[in-house]
Order: sequence, then C-alpha cells, then structure tokens
Amino acid sequence: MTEAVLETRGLVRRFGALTATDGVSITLRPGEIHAVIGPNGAGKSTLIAQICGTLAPDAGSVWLAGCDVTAQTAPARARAGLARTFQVSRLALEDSVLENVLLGAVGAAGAARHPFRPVLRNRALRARAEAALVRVGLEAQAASRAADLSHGQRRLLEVAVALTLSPRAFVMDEPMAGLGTEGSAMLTGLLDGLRAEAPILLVEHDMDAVFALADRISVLVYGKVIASGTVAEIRADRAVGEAYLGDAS
Ligand SMILES: Nc1ncnc2c1ncn2[C@@H]1O[C@H](COP(=O)(O)OP(=O)(O)OP(=O)(O)O)[C@@H](O)[C@H]1O
Repeated sequence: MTEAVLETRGLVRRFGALTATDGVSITLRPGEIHAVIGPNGAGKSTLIAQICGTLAPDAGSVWLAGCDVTAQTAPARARAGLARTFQVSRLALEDSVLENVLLGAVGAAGAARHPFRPVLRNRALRARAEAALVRVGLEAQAASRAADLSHGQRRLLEVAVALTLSPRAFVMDEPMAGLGTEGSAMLTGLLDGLRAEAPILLVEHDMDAVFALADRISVLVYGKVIASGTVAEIRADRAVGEAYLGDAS
C-alpha cells in the first residue's frame, strides 16, 4: 500500500473523565481527500489540534511523511509541510490580500521574526504569494483589504495562505462553514483540484461537500472511529446512519 503522507496512531486525549479522542488511527494517502465526520462533540476539533500540534496527546503518535512529529511544535509541523486552515478565520483583516499571503510565505520561509517591510520587497516570497493567489483565483483582489472580501473569498484566501507552505498535506477544519451555495461550490471546485498537489484531511459538517469530494470518509463518534470507507460504503453503513447521518444517508 502507498505510504501515508499523514498518519495518526492510537491518539488519545482526555479532559478529566471525558475521553475526547479514544485511540484514533487514520491515514491520509497521496492524492486523496479523507473526510472526518461526526456529530457535535465527537472529538473532531480535538483530533485536528493533536495532528497540528496545538494539543498534546495523552497517548499515540502523529506521523508526517514517515517522520514521528508528535513532539514537534505546531510551527515546526507547519514548516515540515502540514498546512492548516481554521474553523475561525485567522486573517489579518486590515492588511491587504497580498500581505496576508506574504505573511504566510514569511512563516513558511522560517523568517517570522524578521521585520515585515523588507519582506514586501523580497521577490522570491512575493512570487510565491502571487502564485498562490492565482491558484485560488484571487489575483485581481491582491491590493484589496482582506476585510473587504466576501466570506467565501476569505476562505479562498486562507487556502492561498496555506499554499505558500508548499504543503505536503492540508488539514481543513470546516472550510464550508457559513458559506452560501455559490461560495461552497467555488471552494468545492478548488479543493477538488488541490488534492493532486497535496492530500486533504477534511473535517466538515456539510455533507453535500463531503459526498462530492471525499475519496474516503471516517466517522468519529464519542472519540472513536466507528466506520471508515468510501462514500458508498459509509452511506450504506447502518451503524453510521443511526449514529450520525440520519436523513443525509
Ligand atoms: N479544552 C477542553 N476542556 C474540556 N473538555 C473539552 C475541551 N475541548 C474539548 N472538550 C470536550 O471534548 C469533546 C470533544 O470536543 P471536540 O470539540 O473535539 O468535538 P467536535 O467533534 O469538534 O465538535 P464540533 O463538531 O461541535 O466542533 C466534547 O465533549 C468537548 O466538550
């Protein structure tokens, strides 16, 4: 089997008496979109935080491109090519669209402590940022303030910021949240094409997007993966239907 780009092995995280992730083992293979779905409180955000390095697991490990990164900080994992987009946008809204992407490029170059101004004149970083904007279709908005973008465009901008890392893998936390039909369609199209560049671990409540995009789906309930399979397999799984999908199945 092809080696996983990203893998969790037996991740456990407890909050007092509650076990938020209870031995979660999942893989993300080259070229795929692997969706993680589950009801509220299932442990999806806890899982993402452990994968990205903002929350330490009580047990288990995280592997990126064959390396155990469990002890690495979140910035170190980002520099190693783990690109995360957030449930709550972390864009600098008063800065321009290009400046936001440049900030990402600066972080990717490991130059976060350098003064920002000279970065604007750094041709290599600027080229990387502009290429990312073209990739998400926001090149015409480069000089606009991020605050003036629509909600959907901000999500595209977040993907552009993530792209400057030249990521090995994307981890996306509910990218469709709050988007209307048009925004969802735009982002779905973008993610569909992105998987060829780097596989995507997609935590998403929007089942239309999940069913349209996912090569595999894992279903998390009370911190455990209760099923994992293709869209057809998950739709046909009675236990999943009862635990989660309801009418969506
Ligand atoms: N810092 C924390 N302290 C205590 N309990 C927490 C903490 N973070 C999460 N939990 C609990 O762990 C469980 C899993 O939460 P988590 O946010 O990971 O679920 P989720 O699947 O992401 O939910 P949602 O879909 O609503 O975002 C929940 O019962 C939650 O209340």
